[in-house]
Amino acid sequence: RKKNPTPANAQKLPGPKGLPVIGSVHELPGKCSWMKFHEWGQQYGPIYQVNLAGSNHVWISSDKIAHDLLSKRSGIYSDRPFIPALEQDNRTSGQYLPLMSRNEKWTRQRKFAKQIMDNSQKASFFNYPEVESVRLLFELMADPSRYNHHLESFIARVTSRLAWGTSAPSEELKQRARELLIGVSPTGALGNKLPFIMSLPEKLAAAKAWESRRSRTERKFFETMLEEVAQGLEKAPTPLTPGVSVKQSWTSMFLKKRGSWGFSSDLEGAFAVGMHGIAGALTIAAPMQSFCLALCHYPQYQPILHEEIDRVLGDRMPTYEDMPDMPVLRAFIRETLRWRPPVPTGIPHESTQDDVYEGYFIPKGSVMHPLEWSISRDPEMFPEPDAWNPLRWLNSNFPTYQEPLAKYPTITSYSQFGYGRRTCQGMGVTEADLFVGIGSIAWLFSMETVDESIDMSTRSATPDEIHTPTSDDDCAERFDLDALDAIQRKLMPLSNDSGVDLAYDSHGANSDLPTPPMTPAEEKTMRFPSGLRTLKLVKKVEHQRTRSWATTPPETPAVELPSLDLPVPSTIPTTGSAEPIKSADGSYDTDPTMNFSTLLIAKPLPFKFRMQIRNPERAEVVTKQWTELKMKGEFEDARVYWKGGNAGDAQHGWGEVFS
Ligand code: HEM
Repeated sequence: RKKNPTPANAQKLPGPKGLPVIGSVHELPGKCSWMKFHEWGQQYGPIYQVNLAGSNHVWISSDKIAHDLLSKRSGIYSDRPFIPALEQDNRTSGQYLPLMSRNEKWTRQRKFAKQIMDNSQKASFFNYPEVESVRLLFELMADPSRYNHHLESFIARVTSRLAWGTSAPSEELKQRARELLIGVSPTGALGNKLPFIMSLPEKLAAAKAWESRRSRTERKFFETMLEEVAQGLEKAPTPLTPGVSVKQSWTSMFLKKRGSWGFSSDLEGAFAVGMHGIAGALTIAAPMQSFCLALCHYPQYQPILHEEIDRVLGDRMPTYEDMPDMPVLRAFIRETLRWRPPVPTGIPHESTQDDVYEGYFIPKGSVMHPLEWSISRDPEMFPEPDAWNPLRWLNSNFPTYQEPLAKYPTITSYSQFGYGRRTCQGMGVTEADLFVGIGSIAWLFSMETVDESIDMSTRSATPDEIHTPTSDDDCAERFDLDALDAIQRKLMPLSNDSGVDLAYDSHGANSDLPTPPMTPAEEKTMRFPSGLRTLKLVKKVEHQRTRSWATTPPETPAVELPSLDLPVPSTIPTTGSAEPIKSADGSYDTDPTMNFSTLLIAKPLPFKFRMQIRNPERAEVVTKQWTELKMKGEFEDARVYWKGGNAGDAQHGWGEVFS
């Protein structure tokens, strides 16, 4: 304040007064801190400032103001704040593009990022989302109770393939992302709350030692991955080299034009790729998890999505190329991102010059936060902002409606991905992953709350009635799919001399019913294109018996389905306008849709719900495709990179994490 006295022609921004030294730190809740910033926004207006332990933080709850400052005046609002808990200075180290100052390294890495993103997008992300969505559906069928884990694995596997051409590092990548997230979150590493500990010797500061090991492990991992791809490329200089296959990846793109990116070393390239891996590893899983919440709590919209899926896709799974034909699916995705923003606080910019906006003074060095939670809830743009209503993107009566529906709704350029020169580089990948991933889930499954007496869409349930999750294992109620366990059991390999024979029973549903005998005519043998391996598909004839899995979607309130001519008619009911439930202590724990983790990414915690297979033939399609891809070696298991297991040794390995 002394350095930046308010000029005579301007006034101070409004905001909470706070205490000497610590400012308003003590007023922030441990969880859902963005709700406090949202509340302050309602009290002080769409732009206000807060002193947090001596730093001036400016919070913006309006898209227009965020654009005015962060985009139109990007010359002075495009820096990043210093993060004390990291070993290397985030602004200059060249390790993490999203956290760098606007310097030479940032410029060249951003240029590199644009090229690798554009090139992979042109190649439809090498169909990695499509291949991995088969594995995702198979895993969801086999073990639905770990749905949160499977969704994260799907994203981490696609991202690993994009980064290095293999899904083997997916578990390591998730861990790298978790650890970095702790390192950068204001509510994460201790060094961010008490910066002075980072200047103590490691022996005296466990948090510093943790960070030092994290940083070493990350570097070693990125170096290892770069080396492996480089070795693969030496052996197989072209994708068609006989006997060797190197899958396309961002790393192979880097290596093929190694000298032309202007990087100071290969390590800079390894970080430029690895950082994109980390940026994609967990962020995209969050909206997939929120999508499950939304479908369960707003069941009236589910038939609309299923109608589009069945009409456009029929018995095949979605691909990236289906995007223009599926505005309803895109609307569900867009609305999910709006309703539960994965990065609710936004990623802060820092100002490099004093400025005056609308008569208010913004001192140099202010940390500028576009508060996504509030921006996505602007009632002018989003009537009934707390309701999850995908039709706001499809119904011409809503202010968010845009033509043509072949293109809109889209998540590209959405405020969720930031502003000005620092906008997110991963919008294209995010859109592809969400479209294929969420589309595949809705193609195969319907979802509903476990207890139908609870109608969350009106938010009328009392805290006691709401299922509070405790862990991944305790989460989703086993849906009526013990059948799929049976399928998995029957997928046990039966070896013979010619290769691997796999048998599965398409009638695994009712294992309690006697299995009818098979005639030879009922057995079909399928040969893989390679001709090397034989899949013996044991297909039994249809029998008059009831399956325990659902062949029809669960009952939902009557809705008028959209005609083939979109926009969707406005007669479809919309409900659920109430605010998230807040408990007496000020937390939001009683509302499962607000049960997020505490770090920078708002990841919904597991909750109980029921998934049902909509059509058993589709389950068979998935099982067959999974089997084929598995036998082609597409589904690599996650690999351990450290001596003695993930825990590793004193030098490298997984650090302790919390979420
Ligand atoms: C749901 C998914 C995602 C969300 C919500 C998201 C959100 C964001 C936000 C808010 C920013 C900061 C923008 C700003 O400062 O104005 C950002 C930056 C960035 N994101 Fe994403 N992101 C997502 C996925 C991804 C993915 C998949 C990648 C890469 C594969 C990625 C790469 C980046 C990079 C490199 C930046 C830094 C840009 C810069 O500082 O110059 N993001 N993202």
